[in-house]
Amino acid sequence: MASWNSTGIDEDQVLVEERRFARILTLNRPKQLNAISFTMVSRLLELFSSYETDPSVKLVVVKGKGRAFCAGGDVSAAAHAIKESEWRKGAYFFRKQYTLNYLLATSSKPQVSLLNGIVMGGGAGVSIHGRFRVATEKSIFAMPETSLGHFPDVGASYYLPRLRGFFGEYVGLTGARLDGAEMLACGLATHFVPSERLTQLEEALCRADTSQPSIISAIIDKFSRTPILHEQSAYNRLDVIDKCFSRRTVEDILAALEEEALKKKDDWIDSTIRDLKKASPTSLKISLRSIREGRLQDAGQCLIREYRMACHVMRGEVSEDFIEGCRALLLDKDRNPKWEPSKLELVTDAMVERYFSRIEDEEWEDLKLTARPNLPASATSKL
Ligand SMILES: CC(C)(COP(=O)(O)OP(=O)(O)OC[C@H]1O[C@@H](n2cnc3c(N)ncnc32)[C@H](O)[C@@H]1OP(=O)(O)O)[C@@H](O)C(=O)NCCC(=O)NCCSC(=O)/C=C/c1ccc(O)cc1
Repeated sequence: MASWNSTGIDEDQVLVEERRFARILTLNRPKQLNAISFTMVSRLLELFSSYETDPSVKLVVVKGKGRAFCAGGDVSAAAHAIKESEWRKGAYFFRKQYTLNYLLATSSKPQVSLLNGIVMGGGAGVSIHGRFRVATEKSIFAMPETSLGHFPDVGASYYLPRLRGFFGEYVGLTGARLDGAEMLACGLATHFVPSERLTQLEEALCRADTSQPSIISAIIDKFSRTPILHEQSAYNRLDVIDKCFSRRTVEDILAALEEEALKKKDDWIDSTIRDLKKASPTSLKISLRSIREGRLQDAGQCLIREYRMACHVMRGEVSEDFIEGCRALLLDKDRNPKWEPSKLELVTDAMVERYFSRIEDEEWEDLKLTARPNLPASATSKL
């Protein structure tokens, strides 16, 4: 298990290949599906910070070892820390992680992420903010936090509402899994490349002596294919998604879906309702508000808000659902979390409001992100 108070840098968790113009970073905890540890986040932050000011680095490729790109933040480490009442250590992890997300979202060096497998939670945070996201036939994307008593963070409240219509609300609230074709269709991926061509793509990228997004895009285009969106894809249900997930509250969203379900038998709607009913009611409510607020905020503002929310989640003073979610899904693995409050109607507006307020603790501070003025447009508008 990753240690929360480790300050040492274990270089093996991120492998670095130095090529003439490029750096290739490989997330290297394959047994844990490359779940992001404190060590990993610290190392990535150190590496990306140094690349930002190094003129010899033109682009950065990020990939994962084994069958996952990255299955999220190391939830088992989080669960153990919370159990020991060490929420501050969790908060410190979030500070580092969100600072990394911000650096990636505003980086002037193009990042090409090869998403050849599982991409969940924190894994999305280290890739979706980058300029190029390459999906393959093996990609599986999800933001599963509401089923864990958490909420889609790592800047998800910035990128989810920028997907077409209300698809982001659908993805963020239900934790729906998307394949590579769906990622490309909705814009989470910028390209789709068959996995067997990734090695050649990598070599071509390493020969590119440029940070010009248009040239890098053209290189990836040469290896790209147009994948087929399967008939049952959620992306073919945008009409229903927009109709239901545009509603003001989670209760209204569920009611709209249930109304649709009454009209005709529809397995997709039934499973969407089931997913929402399984999730933590508190998580659903704070997630919806977070995604809605993110529509009008930049990536930095989203991360600052998410930091407040994450600290509240870790402290558990409104609801202890995150501890319960970790217990049910990762520690005891009974997959039967007992949420408290147990129903949507028991989560009041005042309770939701608390997650968006400052933490009442003398030592606590809001996340501070260094303003990065004078960035080229290509560095700030990646979605
Ligand atoms: C669907 C998965 C991705 C694959 O399932 P599988 O193919 O049946 O594989 P396994 O579940 O057997 O996973 C292989 C190993 O990787 C481990 N693992 C697989 N994801 C993980 C993982 N995020 N962490 C820590 N071990 C893992 C998993 O526990 C297991 O370890 P072990 O039982 O020792 O063999 C499944 O592993 C899974 O649901 N993983 C969790 C996905 C997930 O919820 N991701 C996190 C989203 S939330 C997030 O990023 C926020 C994190 C957070 C961080 C800090 C905080 O303070 C607060 C929050």
